[in-house]
Amino acid sequence: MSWQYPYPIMMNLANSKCLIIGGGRIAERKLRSLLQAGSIVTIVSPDFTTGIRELALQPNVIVHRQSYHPSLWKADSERRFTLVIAATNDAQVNKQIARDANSFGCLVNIVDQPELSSFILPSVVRRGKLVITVSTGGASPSAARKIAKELDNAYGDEYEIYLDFLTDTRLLIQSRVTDKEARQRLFKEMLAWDLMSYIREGTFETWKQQFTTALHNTVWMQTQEQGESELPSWSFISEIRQHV
Ligand SMILES: C[C@@]1(CC(=O)O)C2=NC(=C\c3[nH]c(c(CCC(=O)O)c3CC(=O)O)Cc3[nH]c(c(CC(=O)O)c3CCC(=O)O)/C=C3\N/C(=C\2)[C@@H](CCC(=O)O)[C@]3(C)CC(=O)O)/[C@H]1CCC(=O)O
Ligand SMILES: NC(=O)c1ccc[n+]([C@@H]2O[C@H](COP(=O)([O-])OP(=O)(O)OC[C@H]3O[C@@H](n4cnc5c(N)ncnc54)[C@H](O)[C@@H]3O)[C@@H](O)[C@H]2O)c1
Repeated sequence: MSWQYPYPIMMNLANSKCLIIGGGRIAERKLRSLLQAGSIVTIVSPDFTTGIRELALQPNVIVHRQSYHPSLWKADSERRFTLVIAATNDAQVNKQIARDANSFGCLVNIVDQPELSSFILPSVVRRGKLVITVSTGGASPSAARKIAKELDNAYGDEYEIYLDFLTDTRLLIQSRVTDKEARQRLFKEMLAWDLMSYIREGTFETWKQQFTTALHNTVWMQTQEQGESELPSWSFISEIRQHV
């Protein structure tokens, strides 16, 4: 498989079944990220790191203390793994897992052979709903990590607050403004406000309270059907005082 033009996706793994083979440091890293995503993970290895053993106390981790064997798939015929990760230190075993996973129609990540993988993992920076991922398509995982670290420094916690505000306001507008074009214009115009400096200055909460009151007082928020009387707009925004 060529990694010339990978297709980036964001996946919902909540309650989905995933499989990791291997019990070392790399398996532990992948286990942590799958659990964070809410998946139910089966992990198979003759031995495990202390970290994996601790994580295995959770009900959403199923442990098989054994070497990989293809019968694993037969015993689990009911179970379709959404994602499979081969993280053993045995290149031949990892290769066989790639073959078997493909034959069962599962997406597979082989930690030492990106060319056999149907997906690879990027380096990740999270700020609440904001997720920034960096991949080099396997060319240099450390470079991906270094660039992600730079982004980690550049995008602070204020982005979490900012994104939460944008989501709440967007949902509110979606529920009240029926005209699609008007909605999209409102969403686009919101991005021009310099909320990031209010968040950094500590004046955002006051601004938000005044914004919410002013928003609810507009005629267009109070009427379900927008007539020609008042077109939805942010005309009130310049009147909000940022400081108490
Ligand atoms: C981003 C991250 C995500 C994660 O793992 O979750 C990730 N590797 C990370 C770290 C890391 N990996 C390696 C080192 C040691 C230094 C070095 O060698 O550079 C370090 C540093 C460390 O561990 O600190 C070595 C390494 N990695 C791979 C091979 C095999 C090969 O290249 O053939 C070897 C050689 C092994 C050997 O020589 O034995 C393969 C892959 N590693 C990938 C992802 C995928 C490509 C990502 C991309 O390029 O976009 C891919 C293809 C498959 C996959 O794993 O999905 C995570 C950073 C997490 C973070 O942000 O903290
Ligand atoms: N993708 C990455 O980010 C990355 C980073 C560094 C290294 N690697 C590669 O990942 C591999 C794993 O690295 P590690 O540091 O976790 O190694 P490790 O030696 O700490 O762990 C390997 C684990 O695989 C298990 N294992 C071996 N054979 C098995 C089998 N037949 N069935 C089930 N489990 C088996 C071992 O018992 C052990 O728990 C290395 O070979 C290395 O090449 C990948």
